[in-house]
Amino acid sequence: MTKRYFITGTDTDAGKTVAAKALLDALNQQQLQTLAMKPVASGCEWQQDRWMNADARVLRAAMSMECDYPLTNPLAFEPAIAPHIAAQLAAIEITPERLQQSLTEVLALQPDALVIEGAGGWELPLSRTYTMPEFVQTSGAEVILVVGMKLGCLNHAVLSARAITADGCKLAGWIAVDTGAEPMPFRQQNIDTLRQRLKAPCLGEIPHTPDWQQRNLSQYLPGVKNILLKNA
Ligand SMILES: Nc1ncnc2c1ncn2[C@@H]1O[C@H](COP(=O)(O)OP(=O)(O)OP(=O)(O)O)[C@@H](O)[C@H]1O
Ligand SMILES: C[C@H](N)[C@H](N)CCCCCC(=O)O
Ligand SMILES: [Mg+2]
Repeated sequence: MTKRYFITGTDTDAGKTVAAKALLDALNQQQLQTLAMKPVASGCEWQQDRWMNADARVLRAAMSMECDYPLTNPLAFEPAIAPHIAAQLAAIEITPERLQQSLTEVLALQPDALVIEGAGGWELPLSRTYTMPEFVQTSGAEVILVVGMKLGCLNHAVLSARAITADGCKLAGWIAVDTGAEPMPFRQQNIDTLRQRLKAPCLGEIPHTPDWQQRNLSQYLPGVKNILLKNA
């Protein structure tokens, strides 16, 4: 049975891709065979005869197994805008069947663990009638919340955690990321507050690391071993 993790964040640019790479590094370190998905991506470049997304490329470089690009990123849209609007512009309807089919195809490769990166924050519309939380509900994935450390993240983190649980999903843990977007005064006190207010465990803290794409980030997620043990 493939262990599945859905990576959401307090917002777009919270550090989901960095945290997803770190999680893949940590899972690989445990000798697990890993695959990753960015099921819906907006903000893509035309390369090798298709729209390709930078997040999907990072995830593909970090996962230990290989698969064709469309399995990682079945829905890729050029403009860096809300995905349901990008889909509408491309005259494509993002449906539960489409995403479920992609997930089934990836699971057929039988990875030990699958890391799925969302887009934006938790409450992401995918069409007028379908949302990312609805996909997560049916995916069998536990959720990991990435908190981009900046002023305002306490509110975003607590509300996101509450919504994830209210939507019937399991919050397996959270990860603090120093994205470097802005300085964070009293950072440690904010982390302490999050540890106290969020019911799930902190899996680790990823410091600002300019060359993060080239580095193995597994050391920053010591808590991953615990969630693996819990579900062993
Ligand atoms: N720990 C870090 N060290 C250095 N740069 C970071 C770190 N975390 C995030 N960044 C940078 O901050 C930006 C936002 O991070 P990231 O792309 O991971 O966000 P995201 O939540 O995945 O956004 P999206 O919603 O677009 O997928 C990126 O330019 C990334 O390189
Ligand atoms: C293009 C951007 N980097 C993300 N991939 C998409 C962010 C969507 C946010 C939607 C919203 O909540 O307003
Ligand atoms: Mg990303």
